[in-house]
Amino acid sequence: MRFLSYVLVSITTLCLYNLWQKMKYERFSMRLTAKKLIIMGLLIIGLGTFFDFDANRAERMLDDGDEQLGEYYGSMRSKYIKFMGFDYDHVKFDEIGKDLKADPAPKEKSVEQKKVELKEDIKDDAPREVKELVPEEEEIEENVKQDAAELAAVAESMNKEPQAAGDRANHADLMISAKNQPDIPKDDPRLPKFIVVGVMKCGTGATQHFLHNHPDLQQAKQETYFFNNDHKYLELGYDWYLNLYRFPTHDGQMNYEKTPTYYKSVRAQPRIKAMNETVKLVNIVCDNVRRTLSRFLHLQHGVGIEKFKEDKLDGFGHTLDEFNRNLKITLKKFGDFLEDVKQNEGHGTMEGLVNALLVRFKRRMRPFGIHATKDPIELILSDGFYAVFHQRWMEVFPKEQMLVLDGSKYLTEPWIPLKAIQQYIGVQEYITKDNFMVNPGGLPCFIEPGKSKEQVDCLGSGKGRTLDKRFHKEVTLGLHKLFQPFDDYFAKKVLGRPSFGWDFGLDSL
Ligand SMILES: Nc1ncnc2c1ncn2[C@@H]1O[C@H](COP(=O)(O)OS(=O)(=O)O)[C@@H](OP(=O)(O)O)[C@H]1O
Repeated sequence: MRFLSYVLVSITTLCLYNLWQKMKYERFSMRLTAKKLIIMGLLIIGLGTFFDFDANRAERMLDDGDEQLGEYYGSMRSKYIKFMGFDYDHVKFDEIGKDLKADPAPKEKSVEQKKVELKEDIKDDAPREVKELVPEEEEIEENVKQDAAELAAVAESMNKEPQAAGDRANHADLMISAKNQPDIPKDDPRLPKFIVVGVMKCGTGATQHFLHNHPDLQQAKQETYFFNNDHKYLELGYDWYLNLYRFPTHDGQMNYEKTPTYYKSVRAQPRIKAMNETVKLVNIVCDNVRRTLSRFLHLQHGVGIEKFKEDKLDGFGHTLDEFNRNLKITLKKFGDFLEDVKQNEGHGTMEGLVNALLVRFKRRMRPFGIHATKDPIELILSDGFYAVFHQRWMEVFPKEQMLVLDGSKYLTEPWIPLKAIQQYIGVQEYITKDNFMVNPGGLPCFIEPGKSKEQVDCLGSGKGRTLDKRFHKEVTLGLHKLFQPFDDYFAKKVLGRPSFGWDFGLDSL
């Protein structure tokens, strides 16, 4: 196939050359002269360089059709961006946010005023189910507990500053191996065969909701937060964990779970590996700008229905307008901070920055640790540095063991990521395009086989909050500027793709 790709490009080039000859001299000859060969060679190199021609990509395009064409479009887009002078290795992070105009500081509001504004902000939201709000609360609680334990260990090791980056990088592994491990009932048929490890707000719920219809798959009764929680893992142990699963009902049926915060855990990886060395992992990433908005709306809604305390929104803003204002301030500070890390810890390159952030992630230092990062918005933003977290997983698992998917596709063509998952985990492709109904402007819903389009199964009304909301123009641009170098780096370096082409909010500017 690779050879075929080269032959195709050569033939096209030859035809173009002959056409040009015909137009110029009104004559046509297929004879291969030395001059023709040289010009053809130059054309191939020129076109190849300009279009970033890659035989593997052409091969995949031929194999996979639409999706790869989309990818190729992404490559052209990133060529254009580079041509216009945007190159992630030369991104000056401290420039991010500099062009955002500062708003006058808002006057301090009373709690009553905040409540009125909050009600106004979410007045169009339909009532939400409470179930989906539990994870966020649990996660934060867990992080606080875990950070306390981890900080104690880090403090101890800080007395002896690690000499090399490698020492620091291994710090978290050492901490994990020093702890007692629970007994693992390796033969229990309830153990999961694959795990969806993240990312929060990227469509993990949609994945589970749709896979639920697959006869050969059986999901855990809830998001477990088992491998990233010391109390659950070390004290409640596998008895507790396995109780969250049913026994498979037939041969070949697989159990699985999804916990959308595993991807940003520093200790889940060796624990999962200890359970099953060949377990398959799925990570669903998505447009970081939409993800940031989704995280805020989730919190805001929780406060709106009094599930979370009012002060949970203090660091973010009580309304979307306030969140926009605070984001502007954070973007400026965060850009300066990242540039500083890039220059002082990352040798001034993007690769160096990602490596430096990995070290910081393992040590729960800003911008990752709840205690080390004073600005909660920064915490939400840094959750989107997928390349950093991915590197941690790749230290423990080979790359074939993790499937990374673009969750943005769930909004329009959910069958594409679902097909990839079914293929990857090795079950029959039972869920296909025919199972979906996509409402224009709405979210795709599932049509069960044999049922009519009137009986579609949609996700709860707690999903889809970002459909009709956007950040202010400047904030949208500032966020894209922050994330694009990270996203492109991840796409290119880790997935061998030119870019994801994420553009949430840019179409309406
Ligand atoms: N088909 C379909 N149905 C429902 N929701 C869909 C679908 N496809 C994508 N999405 C988007 O998924 C976003 C929520 O992601 P998660 O399920 O990962 O969130 S969570 O972390 O489990 O809370 C959720 O984000 P919000 O828009 O903020 O609600 C949805 O936009």
